[in-house]
Amino acid sequence: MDGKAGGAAVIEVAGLTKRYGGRTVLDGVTFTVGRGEIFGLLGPNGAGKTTTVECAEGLRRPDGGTVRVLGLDPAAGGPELRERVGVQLQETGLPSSLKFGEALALYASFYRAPRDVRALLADWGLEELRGRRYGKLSGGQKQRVHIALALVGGPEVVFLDELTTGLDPQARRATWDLVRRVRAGGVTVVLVSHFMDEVQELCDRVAVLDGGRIVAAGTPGELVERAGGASSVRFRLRGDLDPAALPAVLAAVPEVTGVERDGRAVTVTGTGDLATAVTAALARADVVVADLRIDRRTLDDAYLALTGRPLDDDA
Ligand SMILES: Nc1ncnc2c1ncn2[C@@H]1O[C@H](COP(=O)(O)OP(=O)(O)OP(=O)(O)O)[C@@H](O)[C@H]1O
Repeated sequence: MDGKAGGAAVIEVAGLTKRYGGRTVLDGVTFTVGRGEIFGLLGPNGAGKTTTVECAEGLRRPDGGTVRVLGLDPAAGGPELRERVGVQLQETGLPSSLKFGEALALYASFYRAPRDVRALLADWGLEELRGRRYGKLSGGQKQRVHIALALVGGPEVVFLDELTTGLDPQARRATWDLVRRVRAGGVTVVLVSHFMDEVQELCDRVAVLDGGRIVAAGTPGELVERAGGASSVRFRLRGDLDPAALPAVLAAVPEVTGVERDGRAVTVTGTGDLATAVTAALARADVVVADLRIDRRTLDDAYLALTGRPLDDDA
């Protein structure tokens, strides 16, 4: 399943290239998004995430490659895609004096078959914000408004870009719940992010973009695994076992790739469900251990291994 969508492809991007003034910012980007997925585009500032999404939204014209959204070419600019795709508004997109209810009604008027505005407000717990001016909303409220506006046309696919930047932890979690509810409603979600926790929490599959190229794609778990070892398990040997006998105890465990000893302190490294495999093997051999610690690799580690630098290093 290496980087391939599970369900029918809703978005197919193949060999996408884009240049600005002779500088190549997308260099053969290829990925697919399956129906009903939450798909993450992850990468540092300037990696090309927004350009990729804007090509899929039809806001930018590729210089090479193909982009299909719901089987249609976004660059052709036909009205059908506009009806079926939801695009999240950026922060500056609405006049601050506009009331939210008015904005929603205005947006609904752009579509042939919009969602029922009252039902949408009720669904999203936004009724009390209806008469509130956009400029008076908090960051978290604005994000709920932006998501509601992206959904008012009843889209099949929605693009959400840097959804939780600037929000406090509670508002971020609330926004994640909203994204899950969007997907539960049958909408495919493409999420642009440079937050690992967000991607790990929300996304079924992720493409990591770096310097205009996809450097890895798969489920967050697959990326962690592929980036070299999932975890390590550390413990201290108790009882009478000679530490030198330990490698033999663990030799038959396929998940184990290394055993290091420092006196009676042991570090076992490996892949897959290492902790379960190691503790089961120790129990079978009647080896008693103490101070057991499991260090799981995260998507942060995977990203570092894939790109050679941490995600928040924008230098
Ligand atoms: N209209 C433009 N003209 C010239 N260069 C541009 C234009 N838009 C983007 N770029 C450049 O293209 C590269 C990719 O930008 P893009 O916004 O797609 O990256 P990104 O991954 O979305 O980054 P960020 O997280 O900062 O939004 C950057 O180097 C950017 O400076």
